[in-house]
This record gives sequence, C-alpha cells and structure tokens, in this order.
Amino acid sequence: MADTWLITQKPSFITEWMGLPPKESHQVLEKINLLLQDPTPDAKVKKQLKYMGGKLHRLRAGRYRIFYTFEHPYVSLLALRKRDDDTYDDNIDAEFLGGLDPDLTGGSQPQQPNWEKIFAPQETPKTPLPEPITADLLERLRIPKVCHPRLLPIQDRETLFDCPGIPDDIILKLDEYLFERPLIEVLQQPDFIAHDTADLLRFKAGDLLGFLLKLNPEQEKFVTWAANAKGPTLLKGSPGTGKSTVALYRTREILHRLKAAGVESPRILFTTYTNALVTFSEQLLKQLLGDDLRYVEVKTADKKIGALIHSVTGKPNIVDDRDLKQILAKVMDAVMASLPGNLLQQQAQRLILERLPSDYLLEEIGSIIESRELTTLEDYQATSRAGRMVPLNRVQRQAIWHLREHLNQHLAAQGWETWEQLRSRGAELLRTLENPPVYDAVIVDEAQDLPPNTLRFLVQLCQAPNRLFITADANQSIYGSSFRWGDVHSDLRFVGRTGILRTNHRTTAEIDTAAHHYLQAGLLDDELIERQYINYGPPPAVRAVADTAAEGQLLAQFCRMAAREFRLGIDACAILTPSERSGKDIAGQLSYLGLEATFMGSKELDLNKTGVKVLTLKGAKGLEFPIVAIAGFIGSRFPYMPKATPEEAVQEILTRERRTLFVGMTRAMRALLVVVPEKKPSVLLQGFDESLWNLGKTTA
Ligand SMILES: Nc1ncnc2c1ncn2[C@@H]1O[C@H](COP(=O)(O)OP(=O)(O)OP(=O)(O)O)[C@@H](O)[C@H]1O
Repeated sequence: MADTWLITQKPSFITEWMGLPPKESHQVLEKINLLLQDPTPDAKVKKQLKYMGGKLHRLRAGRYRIFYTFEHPYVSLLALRKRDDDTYDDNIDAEFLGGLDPDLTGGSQPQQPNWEKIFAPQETPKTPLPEPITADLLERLRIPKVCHPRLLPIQDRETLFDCPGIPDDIILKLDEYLFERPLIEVLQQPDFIAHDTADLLRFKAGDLLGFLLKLNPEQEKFVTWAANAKGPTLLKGSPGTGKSTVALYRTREILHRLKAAGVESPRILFTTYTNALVTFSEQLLKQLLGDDLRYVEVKTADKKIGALIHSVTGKPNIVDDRDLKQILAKVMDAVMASLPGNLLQQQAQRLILERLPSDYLLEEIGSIIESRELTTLEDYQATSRAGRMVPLNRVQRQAIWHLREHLNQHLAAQGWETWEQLRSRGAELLRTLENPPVYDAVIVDEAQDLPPNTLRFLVQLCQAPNRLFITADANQSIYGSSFRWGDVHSDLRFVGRTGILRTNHRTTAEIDTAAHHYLQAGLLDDELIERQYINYGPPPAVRAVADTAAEGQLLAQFCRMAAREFRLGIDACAILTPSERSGKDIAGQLSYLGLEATFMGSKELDLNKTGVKVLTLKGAKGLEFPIVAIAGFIGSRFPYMPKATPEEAVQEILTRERRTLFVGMTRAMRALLVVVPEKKPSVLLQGFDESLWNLGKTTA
C-alpha cells in the first residue's frame, strides 16, 4: 500500500496561495495532490535541489514553483514562487534564499537587521510594488471591503506600511503576498498541519478558522508520554520551549482518552498563573477543541480556591497589604512584651524582630509558614526555608512564630484572612469534604510560582494522580524564592515521569543566550540543559538615556523602526515596565508622540488591542511579543528595597528581581531592547556583556 502523506505548510505559503487567481490556485492544488501521492523527486516535475543538505525540493506547477521538503508522514510546503524562465531550477536566486547556505544543513542565519539603522533612521527610497493592488487581489486575500478604497491607490511599500486606518494584520498579509519572503525567513515560521488539500480549500472559503501547530518530535512525545502511568507527569524546560503548547495538546489527548473510555461528560481543569493567561489559553484551547471546550474549565488556581470556599463557607474576606502592615505595627508592642523564654532569649528575639523590615517578616510568615501549612513551631523549626537568605536560628524562629500567633489572632478578630491562609483553608476543605468536587484531569501550567498549599489543593482536585500534568520552569519563579517539589505533596513524585523540552521556538538564539547569561547570578535550577534554537536574529540591545523625555523618543523610534525592519506591525510591540506607574507614564508619552500605546493592568489585558502594549514585567509572565522593550526605570524604585533591609535580604531581593527581568527578556521573540538610566542605574541594570548585547554608543 502506498504511504499516506499529510501536509504541513508555512503561514506565508498559505497567503501566497490564497492570492493566486482561481485558475492558478486550482492548478497548484492539483499539483499538491500529486505530491501527496509521492513526493520523491523524478528529476522533471519534482526536483531535488542542493540546498538544505539536499532536503529542499521544487515542484513545477505551470508558471509557479512550489518549494517543499518531506519526511514521512509530512510533506512540508514552504514557498510558492512565480518564475517565467526554466533555467531557475538549480541555481535559485540569492534573494529568494536570503542567505541560506547551500553547503549547510542547518544553522544558517538570516541577514541581521542593523541596530544603528533602527536607532538612526535615514530617509529610505520608495520601493515600488511588484504588482498593482487590485480589487480582485484584495477579494482573494479576504481583505474586508471597507479597507479597499484606502489600499487600491497604493503604489509603493512605504505608503502601504504607513496606510492609516488599516489594521496591521491586513497590511502584513498584503506585504507577505506582494514581497517574497526569503526562504531562510520562511524556515523560521511554524509549520501548520492541513491533513489534505480539502483543508486548504475550507480555509480559503472561511469554513476552517485555523490550522493546528505541528509539534516537534520531543513535544509530540510528551503529549501522550506516561499517560497510563501510576503517577503525575512533570514537563520542564526553559522559556519558549513549548511547555504551555504541550499542556494544551495534552488536554486534548486526555479528553479523547476519557471519551474513548466511556466518560460522557469529562471534566478537566486547566489552571494558569494569571488572569491574562486564562484568556490567552482559552483562545488557544478553543482553536484546538472547538465545542469540546465546554468540558474544560480554564481558571487560575486562586479563582478556583476562592469559588470553592465561597460556595461552602461563604465569601472570604481578604486583608489587603496595607491593612496587614498596619496590623503588624499594631500588634508589635504586645508581641515584644510577651516573648517566651529567658531574658537572653527574649533579647535575641527582640533584636531579630527589630532588625527585619515588616515586608520581610510578613513574607516569612506568608510564604514559609502559611503557604507550607506549618501548624506547629516544631514544624517551622524543622523546615528548610530554601531560598530565604537571612538565616534564622531556633530562637529567632520562635520570635517569628510568636509574632505570627498575635497577627493571626488579630486577623481572626476582624474576620479577615490573608491569601496564604485562604489557600491553606481551601486545601484543608478539600481534605475534609465528603464529596469533593474533583475533576477527571487537572493540568497545571506554570506551576513554579504556585505556593505548596495551592499545589496541594490542585493535586486533591484531581481524581487520579496519573491524570495530573504539570509544567514548570524553576528559573522563571518570580514570586517566591523557594521552590521544592518534595515539600509539597506525596502525590507529587515525578520519578521517571519528568520530561524536559530543549528547543526554543519563541526567542532567537541571540536573545535567549544573552538573557540566560544575565540570569546566571540568579539561577535556581542549575541543571545544565543544552538549549536548541529555531530562530536567529540580531543580538539584544541596551541603551542608556538621561531622562524620561529621551526615553520616550527612543522607545517610539525603536517600536516604529523595529516593526518595519522585522516586517511586523506596531501591534507586535510590547514595553515592559517595573511598575504600573512607570507603565502608565510611558504609554502616555508614546501617545503624545503620536504612537498608539495602551497600558494594560493584568486584569484588563487585551492582546487583540491595536498599538503598543505596555505591561508590567510581572504581568507579562507567560506571554510573548515579537518586539519587546524593557524600560521605565528612571525615577522608579527598582528593585524595591524596604528601608533597613539586611544585607542577606538585599541579595535575596536582587536575585528575585533578576529573575523578573529574565522573564521579561524571554518574552521577546525577535527584538529586545533594554533601556537603562544613564545616572546611577541599579546593579541589575549594569554589566551587560558586550559580546552578547549591542551596547551602542549611548550606553553607560
Ligand atoms: N513545534 C512548534 N513549532 C512552532 N512554534 C512552536 C512550537 N512549539 C511552540 N511553539 C511556539 O513557541 C512559543 C512558545 O511556546 P510556549 O508558550 O508553549 O512555551 P513555554 O515553554 O510555555 O514558555 P514560557 O515558559 O516562557 O511560558 C509559542 O509562540 C508557541 O506557539
């Protein structure tokens, strides 16, 4: 029996095909059908070329050439080119290749956009369009009619990019069709699966909304891996290796398995870390599952805990940070007056309570005692406090325990509780409920920041440990300093079921390498993992600015020029800031400079909004943007260091904030700029290695 072949295609291939006139479009499709019967070269219609180590092939379809590769079961459609002369076959023009080296099987890099050009643009000559924009073409590309009057008169590329009132995705689609993308850039695009040419036709007619991403082999493995084992599965990997993507596909796989096993209405919980990620993941799951999304609940763990407590014991009353600090100040006298032990011990306890700032004390109580559900002083004395850099001996821990008791009494008297206490109450409630509202499967994405009590809650929500799937990257942990699976739950033993993804699909090798080098000082997970890349580009850049006005100008120029240089729209740009205030200031400044920009708090995040998105560094967790600038440090207290913070705690804060910056850097897909203050930059904004970062002339 003949082999069965499936199609994968690049997004630019689809646009090129959709733009063809009907006759040619049909002809190309017929040729693809032939290709699916047998993609091997015949030296006539199908020919093997010398590029990509002999993997690149071309197929003739009238005046068009289809460039493809194949490896069973996939025929991968890369590009469609109109060529009139037949001499083209073996010696493809250099422009089409865009720097692809015939002798190399991989590792070729596209031409690098030039940073100096981005920061000091000169007037560029107009590039005429290779063919006119016609109503027919716009129809074929399914560009809405309202846009036609503005697009039809355009004759050059620069005017196309500056066309007011036309959404970026439309401009980019037209540009993609009109200007051939060099093959080396095409190769960096993801592959999408279309089972057959009928799928392509359905997509063209608007009956199919999108295609599924083709996973790489290691990702494919973890979609099904250990699904029938006894315990849970953990998937680790650096940023951008596709952990969340695999979690989504695993959800689909579990759903299919549950249905195949006769579960009529499966219930799956998919938890993400932030509200923004809930919206994002829901959209992706909708594409993947269609109507079956109704079997999956997407929520943050905190929402789930809050809802359960609300339904069983009534609405929780959470104390806010300011009130909590006030209560701490209020109870301190009574705490000092009632310290246990002999005089010497009391003196030592008094000293530590005076020495540690209130933030540190509250964090110790919240993230160590409450989050770990430590209920006795003995348990607290025995706990490892990993990641906390101020060492505390037995007597000092006793002081903190004593403080915690007073604090809790006071909170209880007011009918208040902290988030940490609420999470513990949620976990406890599940343990005691006769019929806990469990799920058939629980997927936990970005688990590295979940406190132990929350993880326990989620473990208990899952009917069977083998239906628990967790993704995590300890180096991206920014909320807590400590992260040890062993502390968490006996059901969280992953021995033999821990997978690691190595290929970064998001960030270019240059940005990711520079970000990891920057992180080195704050590394939590020192397991050496060899990283592999799909994308290459220019090194990230650092620029120093004297004041906020100069910063605004620089950011506006960077966003405009980088968007153009990378053939992306301004929508592709994000600016990440250390605080909401600096984010709002920058958004205001960019708007003043004529660039559409919106600050988005994590609750009002709308990734479909046009213009530059300005977010806090923490709010950007788990998200990604093609072009990223990290800015807003002038006049901001970054990193925030409470007064009189002891030296060891300073180190702890610096390490954590270094990870925050690392998370921000690794949100970038193609271009990254870090803007630092010229005067007195924090130590975290110094020491960028010039072999990895473009430091420019203006850098401190
Ligand atoms: N096989 C693939 N082919 C093409 N693109 C991919 C593939 N796998 C993942 N991607 C893309 O890479 C990007 C990063 O994926 P994803 O968000 O799943 O990574 P992650 O490991 O969860 O990252 P982080 O830990 O930073 O949140 C996404 O744009 C995703 O669509």
